[in-house]
Amino acid sequence: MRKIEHLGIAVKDLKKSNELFSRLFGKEAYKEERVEDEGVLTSFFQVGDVKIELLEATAPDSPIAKFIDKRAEGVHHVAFAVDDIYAEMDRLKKAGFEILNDVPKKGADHKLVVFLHPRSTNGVLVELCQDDVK
Ligand SMILES: C[C@@H](C(=O)O)C(=O)SCCNC(=O)CCNC(=O)[C@H](O)C(C)(C)COP(=O)(O)OP(=O)(O)OC[C@H]1O[C@@H](n2cnc3c(N)ncnc32)[C@H](O)[C@@H]1OP(=O)(O)O
Ligand SMILES: [Co+2]
Repeated sequence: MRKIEHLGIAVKDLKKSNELFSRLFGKEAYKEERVEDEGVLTSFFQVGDVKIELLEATAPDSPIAKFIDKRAEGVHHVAFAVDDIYAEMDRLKKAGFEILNDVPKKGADHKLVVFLHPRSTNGVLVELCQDDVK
């Protein structure tokens, strides 16, 4: 794992949170992107060499909707950049972690992503992401 690629923050209202985080960082989100398969509408802020991903649910069964129902708005996941996602999946599986996806899926902002179940990572939802070169 090379570095933290982004922090995911679950929000109820992306428009309002974009305003809030724009004020916090002193700059606008550099993009918004809908990821239909995850049931999310995202926006991204660049802060140094780390990104902040805001996530609003687009469906009631979205992981973000469930998370906010059960808990509250707030930090939802930590995403780590990896060079070879298949090799990392293999390594982590052998090390006893529970990987939620058999194969990487298309994430936001040109990434291939997989998630580790928070019950195998001390309650922290971990995302791995690799640049999608296509
Ligand atoms: C666009 C992309 C990108 O960056 O490119 C994204 O980030 S998409 C980001 C959105 N997509 C995802 O999150 C996909 C991966 N996530 C999932 O598959 C799911 O959200 C799970 C992590 C498996 C949780 O699913 P679900 O809530 O249905 O399971 P569950 O109700 O059985 O919950 C199991 C336990 O996990 C906890 N739990 C749920 N979400 C959690 C989170 N984000 N961090 C820490 N714990 C979490 C619940 O509170 C519960 O704890 P207790 O057992 O203590 O009650
Ligand atoms: Co993410």
